[in-house]
Amino acid sequence: MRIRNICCIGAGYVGGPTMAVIAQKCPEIDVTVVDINEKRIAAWNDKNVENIPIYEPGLPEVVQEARGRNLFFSTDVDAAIDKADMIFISVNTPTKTYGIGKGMAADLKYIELCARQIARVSKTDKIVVEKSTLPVRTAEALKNILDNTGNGVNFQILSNPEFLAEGTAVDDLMDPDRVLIGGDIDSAKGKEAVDALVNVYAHWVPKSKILTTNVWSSELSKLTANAFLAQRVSSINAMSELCEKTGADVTEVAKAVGMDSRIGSKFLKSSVGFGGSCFQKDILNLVYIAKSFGLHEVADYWEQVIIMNDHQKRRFASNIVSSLFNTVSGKKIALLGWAFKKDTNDTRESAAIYVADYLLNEQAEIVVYDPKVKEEQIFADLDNLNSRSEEENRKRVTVLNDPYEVCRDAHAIAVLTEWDEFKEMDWGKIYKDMLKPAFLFDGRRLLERKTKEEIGFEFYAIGS
Ligand SMILES: NC(=O)C1=CN([C@@H]2O[C@H](COP(=O)(O)OP(=O)(O)OC[C@H]3O[C@@H](n4cnc5c(N)ncnc54)[C@H](O)[C@@H]3O)[C@@H](O)[C@H]2O)C=CC1
Ligand SMILES: O=C(O)[C@H]1O[C@H](OP(=O)(O)OP(=O)(O)OC[C@H]2O[C@@H](n3ccc(=O)[nH]c3=O)[C@H](O)[C@@H]2O)[C@H](O)[C@@H](O)[C@@H]1O
Repeated sequence: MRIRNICCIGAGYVGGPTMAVIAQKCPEIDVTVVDINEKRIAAWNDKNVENIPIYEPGLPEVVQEARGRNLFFSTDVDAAIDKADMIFISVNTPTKTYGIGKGMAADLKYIELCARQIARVSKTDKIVVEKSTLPVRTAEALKNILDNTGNGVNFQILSNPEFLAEGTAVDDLMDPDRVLIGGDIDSAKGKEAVDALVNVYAHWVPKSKILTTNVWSSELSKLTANAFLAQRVSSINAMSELCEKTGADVTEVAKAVGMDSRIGSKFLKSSVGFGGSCFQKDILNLVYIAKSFGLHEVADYWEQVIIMNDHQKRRFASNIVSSLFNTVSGKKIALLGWAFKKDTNDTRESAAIYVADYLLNEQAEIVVYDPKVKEEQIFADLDNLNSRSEEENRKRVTVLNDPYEVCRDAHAIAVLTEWDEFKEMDWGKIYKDMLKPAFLFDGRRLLERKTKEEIGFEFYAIGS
């Protein structure tokens, strides 16, 4: 079966880049990305391709090539579903904030709404692809809704989790370590659906990297991959605290253990704590699933990854307070970076939010610079915590687009995102314009200690 029309529901960090690359690599397939968020769709359609809603290196070029040719962005969800042979569901699956499983389980209401809409609109057979990260066995619920509320057409459900990381999304999509496709490979129709999706990716991904499994393995592999990755960060962060007490240096330790080919060197960078929309949400979801099967030791094991991460963010912030003679009340603290990692404008669960909140609770005055995050986003992130009134946040936090202005007259600077430009700044000038003693807290192991100490900074880096 050849796919001619693809619809993707959800024009976010996954739907947008993934579909742009599919469209670029498969010029004979029409790809329509739909979303209920009109502002987001308008931004994807902005004449100036630099204004697309997601900042990802290399993405504007891909969008420029395919948009209007065979890549379309629209708010007409029904029309795109109707036309498609294959529908990707790429909507958000946040942690539930209410009811059973509050604070742990994935909220599947957006997924269910999509399923009901697909069932209502479809008049021809469709392949429905789970692109969102979902709890294991969600495909069963999807199938149930589609078959019981549909118009008698045949639905095949595939799981095709996405492994791209933000900031490197285009490279990850162009040259993935693997593409995972779960389907009902024991039935003829299931096999046909799997083959159809394999053929889409085979336009640019070698067949040897396209892995097919049963649906449940595919769904669970995605949660497992994120849990393992986050676990490595929490493991090295646990060591960072021990390094600070013992005179060991976490960068040296990471290098020494990472050279063991069984361990490997990636994802061993100590930091102020991992952020991003997925690690925490997916591990909490895993913990919830394990608990729901009565697997309490399994649940506790993975929950510790989150506990360690929360500890790391808190301990970084509390170290700022204790270093500044146990009070930051009324003191200006400059935060360099707000995004959860470099090369993205995404701030979801960014460690910076929690560090800022901690310092605001200690009555600090916060000034923030991030090269890609807008002021309104920073305030929205703080307001969402409900720690204080919106007026109070605006009174005590200032966002500027000049890093030197942000650091002027500050008592301390905290580096919270590893943007390359922070390495190149004129640290001598920054030091001169600060209050003394001038404290510099590196939450990313980005800056060189020796040169900063020579300038005169009281320098603290996580893990040494
Ligand atoms: N952000 C990332 O790097 C990765 C995310 N994922 C997973 O992919 C999924 C999507 O994540 P993001 O793209 O980051 O989310 P996002 O929040 O950026 O995008 C989701 C979009 O879906 C839209 N939407 C929700 N319900 C809709 C409906 N009924 N009809 C039409 N549009 C609807 C929203 O308006 C939003 O624009 C999540 O399950 C996430 O866990 C997986 C791998 C990487
Ligand atoms: O499911 C998802 O959403 C995605 O989650 C992560 O991707 P992402 O969150 O975009 O970015 P990462 O590079 O994994 O970084 C996550 C966080 O961990 C931190 N991190 C990462 C690596 C490291 O060594 N140290 C460290 O502190 C980063 O600074 C960042 O805050 C995974 O890497 C992707 O494979 C996955 O598809």
